[in-house]
Amino acid sequence: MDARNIGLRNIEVADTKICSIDGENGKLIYRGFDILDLVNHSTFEETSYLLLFGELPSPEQLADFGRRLREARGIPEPMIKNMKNRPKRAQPMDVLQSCVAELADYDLNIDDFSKEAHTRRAITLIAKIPSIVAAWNRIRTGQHVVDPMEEGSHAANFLYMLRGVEPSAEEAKVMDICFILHAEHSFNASTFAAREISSTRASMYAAISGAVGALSGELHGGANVQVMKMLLEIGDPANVEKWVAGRLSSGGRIMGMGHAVYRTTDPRADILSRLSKAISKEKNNKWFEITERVEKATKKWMLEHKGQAIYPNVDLYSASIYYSMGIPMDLNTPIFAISRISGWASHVIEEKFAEAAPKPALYRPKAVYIGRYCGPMGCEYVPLSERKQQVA
Ligand SMILES: CC(=O)SCCNC(=O)CCNC(=O)[C@H](O)C(C)(C)COP(=O)(O)OP(=O)(O)OC[C@H]1O[C@@H](n2cnc3c(N)ncnc32)[C@H](O)[C@@H]1OP(=O)(O)O
Ligand SMILES: O=C([O-])CC(=O)C(=O)O
Repeated sequence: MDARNIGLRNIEVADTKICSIDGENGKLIYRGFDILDLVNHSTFEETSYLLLFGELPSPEQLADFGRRLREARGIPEPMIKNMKNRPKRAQPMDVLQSCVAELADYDLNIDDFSKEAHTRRAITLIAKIPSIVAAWNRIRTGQHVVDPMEEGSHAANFLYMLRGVEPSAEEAKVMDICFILHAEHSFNASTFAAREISSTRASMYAAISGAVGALSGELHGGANVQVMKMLLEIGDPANVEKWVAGRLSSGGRIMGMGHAVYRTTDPRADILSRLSKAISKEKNNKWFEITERVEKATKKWMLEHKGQAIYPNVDLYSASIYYSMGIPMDLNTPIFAISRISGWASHVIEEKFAEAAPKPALYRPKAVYIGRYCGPMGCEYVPLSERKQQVA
């Protein structure tokens, strides 16, 4: 096949009104609004509304949306019981993936295929995913599950359910910004997975649990865990250049660097870098300095050895922010999911209810069949008893 299309690069598969990315100039737009404006003026709740409904809400609409989210925060008791029966070593993303699928059991009417029912499911998932992530962390560490706050923002509630104490307004704000930044990114691998699953007419829960699985991989959302592992392994700012050169010259990748679409710095990484710098200063730690040196050393090495720099993506600076907030490293990717559910759900609804032609169809790409042993066609079937072991 044409190498330019490997990994579906450069292939247009659908129209979308949800998000636009300018990879050359580092611009990210949700429903027509620049991510920078949303970070400066909006909240995660308002951004989620925008993604789901296509417009900024009025004060009444936002208040109603916030109320619906708060009311849906609780996790069904049997789900908590099931979580308690899991081995403590279960990975948070695996627990989240199965809990999302399990939420289908509690849907008011799973046979309701209307847009309203899908919007209700989207709100349920946005509200409950943070509760599931927090509950699992508490269960695996032998602590009691904390009931959701009746009031309080989405970000504050997550931190409260995770720690059992209310966060400061500053910490809740940092989390809120991280949520806004991670909420949507067009046809990334996990969103594509959600849309592909939806295209079969599978349920929203099936689509979102598939998306959680796709996000967990280290080339996608899972990179933010690997970034923190890298920072810990490097350990000291003075070790960065040698570590990076060693990793790259042995053919390894630097996690949090490079992107399938951006050919410059990811605009989210710019904002996260400033947040990471501020939080490192406040906590008097080295994680921002190490991260920044990783960015510079990787750019330099790539330029010198490959003739082309690579740039930081959203996962590079988020790792040190969460670590500095005392959040366990393996929750980095679940936190990404807590936010990205807004984008995923919006895409599932667009996939199922797009009004304009061309309407989405069942995804079914074409593969190039290449024969392995005997050429593409005409193989003779040899009975098992007469077969010799194939030499690979
Ligand atoms: C939320 C997100 O999903 S953001 C991405 C999170 N993932 C990561 O941070 C993992 C590290 N990064 C990567 O693996 C890659 O940059 C990807 C998978 C994200 C994008 O990969 P691609 O689309 O292949 O990037 P691109 O086409 O720009 O790669 C060009 C070259 O740079 C190399 N390259 C890209 N990223 C990196 C990296 N992080 N470290 C080392 N080399 C890299 C590729 O191997 C390729 O080299 P080659 O031509 O010698 O084979
Ligand atoms: O768009 C991508 O390929 C990955 C990404 O940055 C995201 O999902 O936020």
